[in-house]
Amino acid sequence: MSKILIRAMVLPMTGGDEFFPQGELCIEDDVIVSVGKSGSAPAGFTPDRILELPNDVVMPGLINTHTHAAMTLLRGYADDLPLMPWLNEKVWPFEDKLTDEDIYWGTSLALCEMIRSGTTTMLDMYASMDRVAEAVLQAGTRAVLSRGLIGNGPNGDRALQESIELVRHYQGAGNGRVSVMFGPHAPYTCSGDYLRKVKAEADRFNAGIHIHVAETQDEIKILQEQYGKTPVQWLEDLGLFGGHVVAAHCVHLTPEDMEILARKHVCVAHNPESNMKLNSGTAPVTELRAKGVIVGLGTDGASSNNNLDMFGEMRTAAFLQKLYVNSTALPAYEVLEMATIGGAQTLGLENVGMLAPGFKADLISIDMDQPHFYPRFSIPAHLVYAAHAGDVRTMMVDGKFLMEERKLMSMDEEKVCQEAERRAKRIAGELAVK
Ligand SMILES: CSC[C@H]1O[C@@H](n2cnc3c(O)ncnc32)[C@H](O)[C@@H]1O
Ligand SMILES: [Zn+2]
Repeated sequence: MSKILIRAMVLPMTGGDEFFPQGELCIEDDVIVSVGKSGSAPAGFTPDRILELPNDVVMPGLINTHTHAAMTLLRGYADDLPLMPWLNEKVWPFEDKLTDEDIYWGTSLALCEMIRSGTTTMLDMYASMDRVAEAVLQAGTRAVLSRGLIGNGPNGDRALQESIELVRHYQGAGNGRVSVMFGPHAPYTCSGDYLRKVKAEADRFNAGIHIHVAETQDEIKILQEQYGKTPVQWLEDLGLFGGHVVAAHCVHLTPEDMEILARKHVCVAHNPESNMKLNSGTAPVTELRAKGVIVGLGTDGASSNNNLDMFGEMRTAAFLQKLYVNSTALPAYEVLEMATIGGAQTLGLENVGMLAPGFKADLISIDMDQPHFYPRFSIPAHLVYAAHAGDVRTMMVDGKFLMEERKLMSMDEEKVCQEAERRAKRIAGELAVK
Protein backbone atom coordinates (compact mmCIF):
# COMPACT_ATOMS: atom_id res chain seq x y z
CA MET A 1 0.00 0.00 0.00
CA SER A 2 1.35 3.47 -0.86
CA LYS A 3 0.68 6.41 1.45
CA ILE A 4 1.32 9.97 0.33
CA LEU A 5 0.97 13.22 2.25
CA ILE A 6 0.80 16.50 0.31
CA ARG A 7 1.17 19.85 2.06
CA ALA A 8 -0.04 22.79 -0.04
CA MET A 9 -2.77 25.39 -0.35
CA VAL A 10 -5.80 23.16 -0.97
CA LEU A 11 -8.92 24.12 -2.94
CA PRO A 12 -11.05 20.97 -2.57
CA MET A 13 -14.02 22.17 -4.70
CA THR A 14 -16.43 20.78 -2.14
CA GLY A 15 -18.64 23.85 -2.33
CA GLY A 16 -18.93 27.19 -0.57
CA ASP A 17 -15.64 28.91 0.00
CA GLU A 18 -13.77 25.99 1.55
CA PHE A 19 -10.04 26.61 1.11
CA PHE A 20 -7.06 25.59 3.23
CA PRO A 21 -4.17 28.11 2.89
CA GLN A 22 -1.95 25.67 4.78
CA GLY A 23 -3.61 22.41 3.87
CA GLU A 24 -2.87 18.73 4.08
CA LEU A 25 -4.08 15.93 1.86
CA CYS A 26 -3.59 12.23 2.61
CA ILE A 27 -3.76 9.55 -0.10
CA GLU A 28 -3.73 5.79 0.28
CA ASP A 29 -3.14 4.00 -3.02
CA ASP A 30 -5.69 5.50 -5.45
CA VAL A 31 -8.01 7.12 -2.90
CA ILE A 32 -8.05 10.33 -0.87
CA VAL A 33 -8.38 9.56 2.84
CA SER A 34 -8.37 13.06 4.32
CA VAL A 35 -8.34 16.72 3.30
CA GLY A 36 -8.03 19.62 5.71
CA LYS A 37 -5.85 22.17 7.39
CA SER A 38 -2.32 21.55 8.63
CA GLY A 39 -2.33 18.75 11.20
CA SER A 40 -5.56 17.17 9.92
CA ALA A 41 -3.94 13.89 8.78
CA PRO A 42 -5.55 10.92 10.55
CA ALA A 43 -3.75 9.67 13.65
CA GLY A 44 -1.44 6.83 12.70
CA PHE A 45 -1.15 7.89 9.04
CA THR A 46 2.51 7.18 8.27
CA PRO A 47 3.30 8.40 4.77
CA ASP A 48 5.89 6.74 2.52
CA ARG A 49 6.31 10.10 0.87
CA ILE A 50 5.68 13.71 1.89
CA LEU A 51 5.36 16.28 -0.90
CA GLU A 52 5.89 19.87 0.23
CA LEU A 53 4.26 22.37 -2.17
CA PRO A 54 3.77 25.49 -0.01
CA ASN A 55 3.47 27.83 -3.02
CA ASP A 56 1.10 25.62 -4.98
CA VAL A 57 -2.66 25.31 -4.99
CA VAL A 58 -3.75 21.68 -5.10
CA MET A 59 -7.19 21.17 -6.67
CA PRO A 60 -9.11 18.42 -8.48
CA GLY A 61 -7.85 17.59 -11.97
CA LEU A 62 -9.75 19.28 -14.80
CA ILE A 63 -12.35 17.34 -16.78
CA ASN A 64 -12.66 17.92 -20.52
CA THR A 65 -16.21 16.85 -21.35
CA HIS A 66 -15.94 16.90 -25.13
CA THR A 67 -12.96 16.32 -27.36
CA HIS A 68 -11.60 14.39 -30.32
CA ALA A 69 -8.11 13.79 -28.99
CA ALA A 70 -6.46 12.48 -32.15
CA MET A 71 -7.44 15.66 -33.99
CA THR A 72 -4.20 17.14 -32.64
CA LEU A 73 -2.87 15.77 -35.95
CA LEU A 74 -5.01 18.39 -37.74
CA ARG A 75 -3.91 21.31 -35.54
CA GLY A 76 -3.30 24.23 -37.90
CA TYR A 77 -4.32 22.23 -40.97
CA ALA A 78 -7.91 23.47 -41.35
CA ASP A 79 -8.43 26.95 -39.98
CA ASP A 80 -10.77 29.86 -40.56
CA LEU A 81 -13.81 27.98 -41.88
CA PRO A 82 -17.35 27.42 -40.58
CA LEU A 83 -18.33 23.90 -39.44
CA MET A 84 -19.80 22.29 -42.56
CA PRO A 85 -17.10 23.34 -45.09
CA TRP A 86 -14.46 22.66 -42.40
CA LEU A 87 -15.73 19.07 -42.02
CA ASN A 88 -16.55 18.35 -45.66
CA GLU A 89 -13.64 20.02 -47.43
CA LYS A 90 -10.75 19.64 -44.99
CA VAL A 91 -11.33 17.44 -41.93
CA TRP A 92 -13.10 14.38 -43.33
CA PRO A 93 -10.72 13.98 -46.34
CA PHE A 94 -7.79 14.11 -43.88
CA GLU A 95 -9.47 11.69 -41.45
CA ASP A 96 -10.14 9.23 -44.31
CA LYS A 97 -6.38 8.74 -44.49
CA LEU A 98 -5.75 8.15 -40.79
CA THR A 99 -4.53 4.68 -39.78
CA ASP A 100 -5.12 3.11 -36.37
CA GLU A 101 -1.50 3.94 -35.49
CA ASP A 102 -1.91 7.57 -36.56
CA ILE A 103 -4.85 7.81 -34.16
CA TYR A 104 -2.80 6.23 -31.38
CA TRP A 105 -0.02 8.83 -31.82
CA GLY A 106 -2.42 11.74 -32.29
CA THR A 107 -4.17 10.74 -29.07
CA SER A 108 -0.83 10.39 -27.29
CA LEU A 109 0.06 13.92 -28.39
CA ALA A 110 -3.25 15.12 -26.94
CA LEU A 111 -2.57 13.29 -23.69
CA CYS A 112 0.87 14.96 -23.34
CA GLU A 113 -0.81 18.32 -23.80
CA MET A 114 -3.64 17.44 -21.42
CA ILE A 115 -1.30 16.31 -18.67
CA ARG A 116 0.76 19.49 -19.05
CA SER A 117 -2.37 21.63 -18.85
CA GLY A 118 -4.06 19.91 -15.91
CA THR A 119 -6.69 17.70 -17.56
CA THR A 120 -6.96 14.37 -15.77
CA THR A 121 -10.14 13.12 -17.53
CA MET A 122 -11.56 13.46 -21.03
CA LEU A 123 -14.68 12.40 -22.87
CA ASP A 124 -13.45 11.46 -26.33
CA MET A 125 -15.25 10.67 -29.58
CA TYR A 126 -13.31 9.23 -32.50
CA ALA A 127 -12.47 6.13 -34.54
CA SER A 128 -9.99 3.28 -33.72
CA MET A 129 -11.01 3.63 -30.09
CA ASP A 130 -9.17 0.48 -29.02
CA ARG A 131 -5.94 2.30 -29.90
CA VAL A 132 -7.21 5.40 -28.08
CA ALA A 133 -7.90 3.21 -25.04
CA GLU A 134 -4.36 1.80 -25.18
CA ALA A 135 -2.90 5.33 -25.35
CA VAL A 136 -4.96 6.34 -22.29
CA LEU A 137 -4.02 3.22 -20.34
CA GLN A 138 -0.32 3.86 -21.04
CA ALA A 139 -0.50 7.58 -20.24
CA GLY A 140 -2.28 6.86 -16.95
CA THR A 141 -5.09 9.40 -17.35
CA ARG A 142 -8.83 8.80 -16.96
CA ALA A 143 -11.17 8.75 -19.98
CA VAL A 144 -14.67 8.05 -21.15
CA LEU A 145 -14.41 6.78 -24.72
CA SER A 146 -17.02 6.77 -27.46
CA ARG A 147 -16.62 5.34 -30.94
CA GLY A 148 -17.92 8.13 -33.24
CA LEU A 149 -20.79 6.80 -35.35
CA ILE A 150 -21.67 8.31 -38.71
CA GLY A 151 -24.82 6.32 -39.32
CA ASN A 152 -25.63 7.74 -42.75
CA GLY A 153 -22.39 6.46 -44.34
CA PRO A 154 -21.47 2.94 -45.53
CA ASN A 155 -19.76 2.03 -42.22
CA GLY A 156 -22.57 2.72 -39.76
CA ASP A 157 -23.25 -0.91 -38.80
CA ARG A 158 -19.56 -1.83 -38.57
CA ALA A 159 -18.88 1.21 -36.37
CA LEU A 160 -21.78 0.26 -34.09
CA GLN A 161 -20.32 -3.25 -33.79
CA GLU A 162 -16.96 -1.65 -32.88
CA SER A 163 -18.74 0.31 -30.14
CA ILE A 164 -20.07 -2.94 -28.72
CA GLU A 165 -16.59 -4.48 -28.77
CA LEU A 166 -15.24 -1.36 -27.09
CA VAL A 167 -17.72 -1.67 -24.23
CA ARG A 168 -16.99 -5.37 -23.85
CA HIS A 169 -13.22 -4.93 -23.72
CA TYR A 170 -12.70 -1.59 -22.02
CA GLN A 171 -15.63 -0.81 -19.71
CA GLY A 172 -13.88 -0.38 -16.34
CA ALA A 173 -10.37 -1.09 -17.67
CA GLY A 174 -7.27 0.22 -15.88
CA ASN A 175 -8.74 0.04 -12.38
CA GLY A 176 -11.83 1.88 -13.62
CA ARG A 177 -9.89 4.65 -15.36
CA VAL A 178 -11.51 3.85 -18.71
CA SER A 179 -15.22 3.72 -19.32
CA VAL A 180 -17.27 3.69 -22.50
CA MET A 181 -20.27 5.48 -23.99
CA PHE A 182 -21.93 5.18 -27.39
CA GLY A 183 -21.12 8.09 -29.74
CA PRO A 184 -23.65 8.79 -32.51
CA HIS A 185 -22.01 11.78 -34.19
CA ALA A 186 -25.01 14.10 -34.71
CA PRO A 187 -28.67 14.11 -35.71
CA TYR A 188 -27.66 15.25 -39.23
CA THR A 189 -25.24 12.33 -39.77
CA CYS A 190 -27.41 9.58 -38.23
CA SER A 191 -30.93 8.63 -39.35
CA GLY A 192 -33.77 8.15 -36.89
CA ASP A 193 -33.64 4.35 -37.35
CA TYR A 194 -29.92 4.30 -36.72
CA LEU A 195 -30.23 6.45 -33.59
CA ARG A 196 -32.90 4.05 -32.26
CA LYS A 197 -30.51 1.14 -32.82
CA VAL A 198 -27.72 2.95 -31.00
CA LYS A 199 -30.03 3.75 -28.09
CA ALA A 200 -31.08 0.09 -27.82
CA GLU A 201 -27.42 -1.00 -27.63
CA ALA A 202 -26.59 1.72 -25.09
CA ASP A 203 -29.47 0.49 -22.92
CA ARG A 204 -28.40 -3.15 -23.35
CA PHE A 205 -24.95 -2.32 -21.98
CA ASN A 206 -26.15 0.28 -19.49
CA ALA A 207 -23.88 2.81 -21.19
CA GLY A 208 -24.35 6.52 -21.83
CA ILE A 209 -24.64 8.40 -25.13
CA HIS A 210 -22.36 11.19 -26.36
CA ILE A 211 -23.63 13.24 -29.33
CA HIS A 212 -23.19 16.65 -31.00
CA VAL A 213 -26.48 18.58 -30.75
CA ALA A 214 -27.71 21.95 -32.06
CA GLU A 215 -24.22 23.19 -32.88
CA THR A 216 -24.94 25.47 -35.84
CA GLN A 217 -27.75 27.23 -37.64
CA ASP A 218 -27.08 24.92 -40.61
CA GLU A 219 -27.96 21.95 -38.39
CA ILE A 220 -31.18 23.62 -37.25
CA LYS A 221 -32.09 24.24 -40.91
CA ILE A 222 -31.31 20.65 -41.97
CA LEU A 223 -33.39 19.17 -39.14
CA GLN A 224 -36.24 21.58 -39.81
CA GLU A 225 -36.28 20.57 -43.49
CA GLN A 226 -35.97 16.84 -42.79
CA TYR A 227 -38.16 16.43 -39.70
CA GLY A 228 -39.89 19.77 -39.06
CA LYS A 229 -38.35 19.85 -35.57
CA THR A 230 -35.43 21.21 -33.64
CA PRO A 231 -32.58 18.73 -33.01
CA VAL A 232 -33.48 18.48 -29.31
CA GLN A 233 -37.18 17.87 -30.03
CA TRP A 234 -36.30 15.30 -32.73
CA LEU A 235 -33.98 13.41 -30.36
CA GLU A 236 -36.57 13.48 -27.59
CA ASP A 237 -39.27 12.14 -29.92
CA LEU A 238 -36.90 9.32 -30.92
CA GLY A 239 -36.52 8.38 -27.26
CA LEU A 240 -32.77 9.07 -27.18
CA PHE A 241 -32.91 10.97 -23.88
CA GLY A 242 -33.93 8.18 -21.47
CA GLY A 243 -30.54 7.34 -19.90
CA HIS A 244 -27.31 9.25 -19.40
CA VAL A 245 -26.73 11.60 -22.36
CA VAL A 246 -23.95 14.13 -22.97
CA ALA A 247 -25.03 16.63 -25.62
CA ALA A 248 -22.05 18.56 -26.97
CA HIS A 249 -22.46 22.23 -27.98
CA CYS A 250 -26.22 22.96 -27.59
CA VAL A 251 -25.69 26.45 -29.01
CA HIS A 252 -29.00 26.99 -30.78
CA LEU A 253 -31.81 26.12 -28.36
CA THR A 254 -35.40 27.26 -28.04
CA PRO A 255 -36.90 27.79 -24.56
CA GLU A 256 -38.77 24.49 -25.08
CA ASP A 257 -35.49 22.72 -25.97
CA MET A 258 -34.00 23.91 -22.69
CA GLU A 259 -37.02 22.59 -20.78
CA ILE A 260 -36.59 19.20 -22.46
CA LEU A 261 -32.88 19.05 -21.62
CA ALA A 262 -33.66 19.91 -17.99
CA ARG A 263 -36.59 17.49 -17.71
CA LYS A 264 -34.65 14.61 -19.29
CA HIS A 265 -31.48 15.30 -17.25
CA VAL A 266 -29.40 15.66 -20.41
CA CYS A 267 -25.93 16.99 -19.56
CA VAL A 268 -24.39 19.61 -21.83
CA ALA A 269 -20.73 19.83 -22.86
CA HIS A 270 -20.03 23.51 -23.53
CA ASN A 271 -17.20 24.24 -26.00
CA PRO A 272 -16.90 28.03 -26.12
CA GLU A 273 -13.64 28.33 -28.07
CA SER A 274 -14.61 25.87 -30.79
CA ASN A 275 -18.00 27.57 -31.06
CA MET A 276 -16.28 30.92 -31.50
CA LYS A 277 -13.67 29.71 -33.98
CA LEU A 278 -16.19 27.95 -36.23
CA ASN A 279 -18.55 30.93 -35.85
CA SER A 280 -21.22 28.56 -34.49
CA GLY A 281 -22.59 30.94 -31.84
CA THR A 282 -22.80 31.34 -28.07
CA ALA A 283 -24.45 28.62 -25.99
CA PRO A 284 -27.04 29.86 -23.45
CA VAL A 285 -25.04 28.50 -20.52
CA THR A 286 -26.45 30.87 -17.92
CA GLU A 287 -30.03 30.01 -18.86
CA LEU A 288 -29.32 26.28 -18.98
CA ARG A 289 -27.72 26.32 -15.54
CA ALA A 290 -30.61 28.39 -14.17
CA LYS A 291 -32.96 25.65 -15.39
CA GLY A 292 -30.89 23.03 -13.54
CA VAL A 293 -29.07 21.54 -16.55
CA ILE A 294 -25.61 20.21 -15.66
CA VAL A 295 -23.07 21.90 -17.92
CA GLY A 296 -19.47 20.72 -18.26
CA LEU A 297 -16.66 22.33 -20.24
CA GLY A 298 -14.88 20.96 -23.29
CA THR A 299 -12.27 22.02 -25.79
CA ASP A 300 -13.60 20.02 -28.76
CA GLY A 301 -10.76 18.84 -31.02
CA ALA A 302 -7.49 20.68 -31.54
CA SER A 303 -8.48 21.54 -35.09
CA SER A 304 -11.29 23.86 -33.99
CA ASN A 305 -9.67 25.38 -30.89
CA ASN A 306 -6.54 24.99 -31.49
CA ASN A 307 -5.33 23.74 -28.10
CA LEU A 308 -6.63 21.46 -25.36
CA ASP A 309 -6.00 23.91 -22.52
CA MET A 310 -8.89 23.83 -20.06
CA PHE A 311 -7.55 26.91 -18.24
CA GLY A 312 -8.03 28.89 -21.44
CA GLU A 313 -11.45 27.30 -21.89
CA MET A 314 -12.53 28.34 -18.37
CA ARG A 315 -11.49 31.92 -19.00
CA THR A 316 -13.25 32.04 -22.37
CA ALA A 317 -16.40 30.43 -20.95
CA ALA A 318 -16.58 33.05 -18.20
CA PHE A 319 -15.82 36.03 -20.45
CA LEU A 320 -18.31 34.92 -23.07
CA GLN A 321 -21.19 34.74 -20.57
CA LYS A 322 -20.20 38.17 -19.24
CA LEU A 323 -20.34 39.56 -22.76
CA TYR A 324 -23.51 37.67 -23.68
CA VAL A 325 -25.46 38.11 -20.40
CA ASN A 326 -23.83 40.56 -17.99
CA SER A 327 -20.63 40.93 -15.98
CA THR A 328 -22.01 39.08 -12.96
CA ALA A 329 -22.77 35.95 -14.99
CA LEU A 330 -20.70 32.81 -14.42
CA PRO A 331 -18.38 33.88 -11.58
CA ALA A 332 -14.98 32.23 -11.22
CA TYR A 333 -15.90 29.60 -8.63
CA GLU A 334 -18.83 28.42 -10.77
CA VAL A 335 -16.55 28.05 -13.79
CA LEU A 336 -14.15 25.99 -11.67
CA GLU A 337 -17.10 23.82 -10.67
CA MET A 338 -18.01 23.34 -14.34
CA ALA A 339 -14.45 22.18 -15.07
CA THR A 340 -14.23 19.81 -12.07
CA ILE A 341 -17.24 18.45 -10.20
CA GLY A 342 -19.66 19.57 -12.94
CA GLY A 343 -17.49 17.75 -15.47
CA ALA A 344 -17.59 14.60 -13.35
CA GLN A 345 -21.40 14.82 -13.16
CA THR A 346 -21.58 15.42 -16.90
CA LEU A 347 -19.64 12.21 -17.50
CA GLY A 348 -21.54 10.27 -14.81
CA LEU A 349 -18.36 9.69 -12.78
CA GLU A 350 -19.24 9.59 -9.11
CA ASN A 351 -15.82 9.49 -7.47
CA VAL A 352 -13.83 12.26 -9.17
CA GLY A 353 -14.07 16.06 -9.47
CA MET A 354 -13.64 16.91 -5.77
CA LEU A 355 -10.90 16.44 -3.20
CA ALA A 356 -12.77 14.63 -0.45
CA PRO A 357 -12.35 11.40 1.52
CA GLY A 358 -13.34 8.39 -0.60
CA PHE A 359 -12.79 10.23 -3.89
CA LYS A 360 -10.15 9.11 -6.37
CA ALA A 361 -6.78 10.81 -6.05
CA ASP A 362 -7.00 12.77 -9.32
CA LEU A 363 -5.41 16.15 -8.64
CA ILE A 364 -3.16 18.87 -9.95
CA SER A 365 -0.94 21.50 -8.37
CA ILE A 366 -0.60 25.01 -9.75
CA ASP A 367 2.55 27.01 -9.15
CA MET A 368 1.19 30.24 -7.63
CA ASP A 369 4.58 31.86 -7.00
CA GLN A 370 4.55 33.78 -10.29
CA PRO A 371 3.99 37.47 -11.01
CA HIS A 372 0.58 36.94 -12.63
CA PHE A 373 -0.78 35.48 -9.36
CA TYR A 374 0.04 38.47 -7.11
CA PRO A 375 -1.55 40.03 -5.10
CA ARG A 376 -3.51 37.01 -3.84
CA PHE A 377 -6.97 38.49 -3.43
CA SER A 378 -8.89 35.54 -4.82
CA ILE A 379 -7.52 32.11 -5.67
CA PRO A 380 -10.61 31.09 -7.75
CA ALA A 381 -10.39 34.35 -9.73
CA HIS A 382 -6.67 33.80 -10.38
CA LEU A 383 -7.24 30.22 -11.53
CA VAL A 384 -9.96 31.20 -14.00
CA TYR A 385 -8.97 34.69 -15.16
CA ALA A 386 -5.16 34.68 -14.88
CA ALA A 387 -3.84 31.11 -15.04
CA HIS A 388 -2.66 29.22 -18.10
CA ALA A 389 -1.60 25.70 -18.99
CA GLY A 390 2.07 26.19 -18.14
CA ASP A 391 1.27 26.96 -14.50
CA VAL A 392 0.53 23.30 -13.75
CA ARG A 393 3.45 21.76 -11.86
CA THR A 394 2.11 18.39 -10.68
CA MET A 395 -0.52 15.88 -11.79
CA MET A 396 -1.72 12.73 -10.07
CA VAL A 397 -4.35 10.34 -11.45
CA ASP A 398 -5.63 7.32 -9.54
CA GLY A 399 -2.93 7.94 -6.93
CA LYS A 400 -0.04 7.88 -9.44
CA PHE A 401 2.09 10.86 -10.40
CA LEU A 402 1.87 11.58 -14.14
CA MET A 403 3.80 14.85 -13.90
CA GLU A 404 6.21 16.15 -11.27
CA GLU A 405 8.08 19.45 -11.48
CA ARG A 406 6.59 19.81 -14.99
CA LYS A 407 8.22 16.57 -16.15
CA LEU A 408 5.96 13.92 -17.67
CA MET A 409 6.45 10.57 -15.94
CA SER A 410 4.43 8.21 -18.15
CA MET A 411 5.12 9.48 -21.65
CA ASP A 412 8.09 9.97 -23.97
CA GLU A 413 7.10 13.46 -25.07
CA GLU A 414 9.87 13.88 -27.64
CA LYS A 415 9.01 10.63 -29.40
CA VAL A 416 5.28 11.49 -29.37
CA CYS A 417 5.91 14.92 -30.94
CA GLN A 418 8.16 13.43 -33.65
CA GLU A 419 5.68 10.68 -34.55
CA ALA A 420 2.77 13.13 -34.64
CA GLU A 421 4.70 15.55 -36.86
CA ARG A 422 5.77 12.82 -39.29
CA ARG A 423 2.34 11.23 -39.55
CA ALA A 424 0.38 14.47 -39.95
CA LYS A 425 2.78 15.70 -42.66
CA ARG A 426 2.51 12.36 -44.50
CA ILE A 427 -1.26 12.73 -44.76
CA ALA A 428 -1.13 16.42 -45.72
CA GLY A 429 1.44 15.49 -48.41
CA GLU A 430 -0.80 12.74 -49.81
CA LEU A 431 -3.74 15.15 -49.99
CA ALA A 432 -1.65 17.88 -51.63
CA VAL A 433 -0.62 15.71 -54.61
CA LYS A 434 -4.17 14.54 -55.36
C1 LIG B 1 -16.87 10.08 -36.23
S1 LIG B 1 -15.69 10.53 -35.03
C2 LIG B 1 -16.10 12.18 -34.58
C3 LIG B 1 -16.15 13.13 -35.73
O1 LIG B 1 -16.53 14.40 -35.27
C4 LIG B 1 -15.86 15.36 -36.04
N1 LIG B 1 -15.91 16.65 -35.35
C5 LIG B 1 -14.93 17.29 -34.71
N2 LIG B 1 -15.39 18.45 -34.19
C6 LIG B 1 -16.68 18.52 -34.55
C7 LIG B 1 -17.68 19.47 -34.33
O2 LIG B 1 -17.46 20.59 -33.67
N3 LIG B 1 -18.90 19.24 -34.82
C8 LIG B 1 -19.16 18.12 -35.52
N4 LIG B 1 -18.24 17.18 -35.78
C9 LIG B 1 -17.01 17.39 -35.29
C10 LIG B 1 -14.49 14.78 -36.19
O3 LIG B 1 -13.78 15.40 -37.21
C11 LIG B 1 -14.82 13.32 -36.45
O4 LIG B 1 -15.00 13.10 -37.80
ZN1 LIG C 1 -16.96 17.68 -31.31
